[in-house]
Amino acid sequence: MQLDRLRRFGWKAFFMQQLSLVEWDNFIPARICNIQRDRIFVETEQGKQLLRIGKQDCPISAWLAVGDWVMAEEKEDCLWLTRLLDRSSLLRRQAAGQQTREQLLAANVDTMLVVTSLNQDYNLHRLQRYIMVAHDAGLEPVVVFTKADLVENPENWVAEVGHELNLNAVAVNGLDSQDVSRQLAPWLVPGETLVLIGSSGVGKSTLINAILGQQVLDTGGIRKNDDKGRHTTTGRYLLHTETDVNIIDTPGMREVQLWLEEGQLAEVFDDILQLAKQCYFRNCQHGEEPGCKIQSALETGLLSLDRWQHYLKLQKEEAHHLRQAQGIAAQRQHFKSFAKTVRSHQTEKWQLKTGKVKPS
Ligand SMILES: Nc1nc2c(ncn2[C@@H]2O[C@H](COP(=O)(O)OP(=O)(O)OP(=O)(O)O)[C@@H](O)[C@H]2O)c(=O)[nH]1
Ligand SMILES: [Zn+2]
Repeated sequence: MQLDRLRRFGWKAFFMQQLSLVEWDNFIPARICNIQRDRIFVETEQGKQLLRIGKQDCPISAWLAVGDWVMAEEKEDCLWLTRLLDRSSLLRRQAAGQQTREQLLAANVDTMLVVTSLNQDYNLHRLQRYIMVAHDAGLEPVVVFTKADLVENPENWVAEVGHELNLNAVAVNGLDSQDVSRQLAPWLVPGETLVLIGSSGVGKSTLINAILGQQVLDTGGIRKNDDKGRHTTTGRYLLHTETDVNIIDTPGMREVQLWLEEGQLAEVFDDILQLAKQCYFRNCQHGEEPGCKIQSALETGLLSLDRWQHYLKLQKEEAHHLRQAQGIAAQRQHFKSFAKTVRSHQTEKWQLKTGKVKPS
């Protein structure tokens, strides 16, 4: 069997080594390139085909991702999934607040471009968190500064990231396709697969268009007509360039910042949340109020001032992004549910202490 086409789509020895001779003789390898609500498309040596998976009792996104390699059987003019191959990397999203809901975003990715713009978006702490996501997924992160044309000395930022985070970084003008190709050349390798993450508006779509060498994605929040077979950003796609680079673009990647911060703030600062729950007043602002456990922890050194300030900063950022991405209504809901958790905890404490039932 020839695999020239599939190699360009990312087929590697790592996948080949998982096959038995029987599998190799009877089934064909295929890479998932597009997942729609209930339809899966794959790239095979022959071209793009529909993949059937049989009836499943859980959502596709819970067990298959764009980028996955599968083995499939040709039966009755259709392709049927026979086996999912082990992944070399996997990006997943843990839906906040629910124990088991996990959404797979992208599989078998080689490089993650962490995109941040040089005019307003740059923030070292946030960058660090994106890099955590990359490492979690088993990916090599590369920091890409966009909008280099709008600042005086883009190389200063590149140097800072190199120095502070010990990572590869480049600064590009995303509107200049040649500049993008030149600067990203080390990672735009035929057969490799990339994903891009970064806040809304930093220029991810612009960058993808520049890499593809054509306007495939809508940019600047402007929806173009879809009549020329353009991808809209609602689908989950593996895009393939003329130079055989693969880019996975999914809406989940676009929300990555949100789920990252929602989940991680609570996780990373659990000690602070636990302290805050014990404050005497339920609406304690952790300032001058009597019975504030945060203040007393700061006094005794149980909580360092540095850590507290870092938390406040991230919390402010989180609120900012929530506001931006979800609108004020969703933000209110978020704080309401946090306040409710604290309140119910305090009510319980009060009831335990007084033996009375508090009117709600
Ligand atoms: N001057 C300049 N403008 C840029 C650059 N990159 C992107 N832009 C502009 O920034 C705006 C946002 O770019 P997008 O590519 O839509 O940003 P995005 O990250 O895809 O945003 P979402 O789709 O919301 O995630 C657009 O108006 C782009 O033209 C750049 O390098 N230089
Ligand atoms: Zn307090």
